[in-house]
Amino acid sequence: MNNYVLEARSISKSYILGSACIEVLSKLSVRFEEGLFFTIQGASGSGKTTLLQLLGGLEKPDKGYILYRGENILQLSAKELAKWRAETIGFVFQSYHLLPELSALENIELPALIIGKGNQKKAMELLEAVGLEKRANHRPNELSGGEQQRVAIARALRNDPPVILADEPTGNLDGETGKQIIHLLLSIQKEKNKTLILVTHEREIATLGDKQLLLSHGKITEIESKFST
Ligand SMILES: Nc1ncnc2c1ncn2[C@@H]1O[C@H](COP(=O)(O)OP(=O)(O)OP(=O)(O)O)[C@@H](O)[C@H]1O
Repeated sequence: MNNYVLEARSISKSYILGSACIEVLSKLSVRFEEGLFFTIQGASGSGKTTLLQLLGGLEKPDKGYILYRGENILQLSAKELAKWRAETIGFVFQSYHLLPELSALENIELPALIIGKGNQKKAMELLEAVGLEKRANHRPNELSGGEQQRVAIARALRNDPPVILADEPTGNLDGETGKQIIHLLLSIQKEKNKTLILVTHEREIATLGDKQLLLSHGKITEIESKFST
């Protein structure tokens, strides 16, 4: 048994645009070890978001496999896949994706309700962990961008998933707030031994990764590792 929590094996993904077929990912293979922090860089349009969506089971590749602890998730039924996703993956997006009509606390509670394990006390503990205990009843439009992203991080952690996929989580934030969000994500990742896979355009953030990956021409290469000899 290896310690890879997530793996893409020879995946390809194309999009049809009009009469053109654009191959975004081409026989790409990559493996993610448990408890490490991975950063993914790549030019705009290189397929970073597409890759995260495939790894998180939001989309399916045209070819290849996505393995979670050695099991191919593409074999799961739609219902099983939704359950797997809710229990296994925490998503953090650039634009937060909070539900505007729900309070901060209710947004955090949502993933637990989906798998029938609601417990507002736990949601409140997470709100405290991200420093927003006083904003429990505030709706997203009453919170700053950085605060909304903190709520989104708490939501991503609600079901205690082993993997967090973060797509440009600081993209809409000023430099200082962005740094705070990265440090929050990293402290949680280290403390709880999560696998964090983070897409970023910012070199300063990318260099924090235990392993730095580059997506280019449909393939992934490792450009730096803190474990290299
Ligand atoms: N649903 C879709 N339908 C058609 N084309 C798509 C779709 N999603 C992505 N693409 C195309 O696939 C390519 C990769 O997109 P993707 O969003 O994965 O890139 P990215 O590296 O995340 O880009 P950015 O850094 O600008 O966010 C782009 O050319 C995009 O236009």
